[in-house]
Amino acid sequence: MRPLVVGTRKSLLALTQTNWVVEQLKEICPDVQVRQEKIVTKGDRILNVTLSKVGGKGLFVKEIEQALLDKRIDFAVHSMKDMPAEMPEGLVVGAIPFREDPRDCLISREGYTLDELPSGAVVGTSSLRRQAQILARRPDLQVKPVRGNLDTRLQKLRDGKFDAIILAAAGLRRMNWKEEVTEILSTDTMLPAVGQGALAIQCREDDQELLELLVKLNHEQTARAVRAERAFLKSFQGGCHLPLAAYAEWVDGQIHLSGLVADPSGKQVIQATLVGQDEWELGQKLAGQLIDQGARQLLAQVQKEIVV
Ligand SMILES: NCc1[nH]cc(CCC(=O)O)c1CC(=O)O
Repeated sequence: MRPLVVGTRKSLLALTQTNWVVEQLKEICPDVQVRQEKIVTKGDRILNVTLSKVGGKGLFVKEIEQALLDKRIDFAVHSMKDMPAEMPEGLVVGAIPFREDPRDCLISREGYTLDELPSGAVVGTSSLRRQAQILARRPDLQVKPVRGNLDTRLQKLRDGKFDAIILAAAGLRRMNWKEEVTEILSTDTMLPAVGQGALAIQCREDDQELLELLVKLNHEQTARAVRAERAFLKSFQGGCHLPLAAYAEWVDGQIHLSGLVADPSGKQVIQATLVGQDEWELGQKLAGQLIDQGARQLLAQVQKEIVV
C-alpha cells in the first residue's frame, strides 16, 4: 500500500474520529503510513452564526471533498450526519464502520432530565430537529441557539448560559466524555438525525487500491440502515438544517425505519415507521407517506423562514 494522506477537520471530535479510523486501517494493514492534513471548512469558520441560518448544505465537508478531487488527500473521515444527500461526481463512500450510539442526550447543569426541567428552563441547541422535538414534548421550555465544537458547547453550559444542552451521544462517547450525560433520550422522544452516530470514509471512486482496503472497515448492517435513512433524506432534498429526522434499526432481519418532519415550534409533527428489507424502497416509501400527510408544505414553510 502506498503512503496515504487523510484529510480531517481539526475539531477534537474530528481528530478523534480520524485517528480511530487510522488505527483500524493499521490493524488490517500494519505497515500502511498515513499522514494527516488538517482542513478548515466553512462550518468551522462561521461559528458565530446559527447553523439553520447559514442554510447551505455540506458546510463541514465541501473543502474536504475538493481536497480529495484535487488529490491533495486520499481519504477523509466524516460524521455521516454532516454529509449532504448528494455527493460530488468522482467521490464515493468507501466504508461505513459499525455505528456508535445513534441517540441524542441531554446534559443538564442541575442534573434534571428532560421531563424534570423546570418550566421556562433554557435548552441550548441550534438544531431545528432537536428544537421541534423538545418543544413538542415540553412547550414550556425555551430553546436558544448554541454553536461551536462539543468542548465549546459544554463550556457554555458550565458558564450558566443554558440550563441544559442536547448533544449526540456518539460524539461524547468517542471523546470519552460519557460521564457528562444526564439522560440518554430514547429514539421515541428524540428521533436522531439521518446518519447520526455513523462515520463515512470517503475517497475517489477510481482509487481501487484504497477501496479494497476500506471495504474491510465496512459494517454492512450499519451501511444498509444508513442507506435507508439517506434515501428518506434524499426525497426531501433536505439537510441537517431542516427539522427532519430518520432512524433505521435492525429487528429480526428486517429494517424498521422511522421518519419525522416537524415545524420548529413542535406544534406540528408528522411521523411514521415502515418495516422492510430494501433500503431504497423503504426510504422513498416512508418519505411518500409523510409527504401525503403534508410534510412537503411544512418544510417549504420552514425553508422560507430560515434561509438567508
Ligand atoms: N452537528 C455537528 C455534529 N456532527 C456529528 C456530531 C456527533 C457525532 C455523530 O452524530 O456522529 C455532531 C455534534 C452533535 O450533533 O452533537
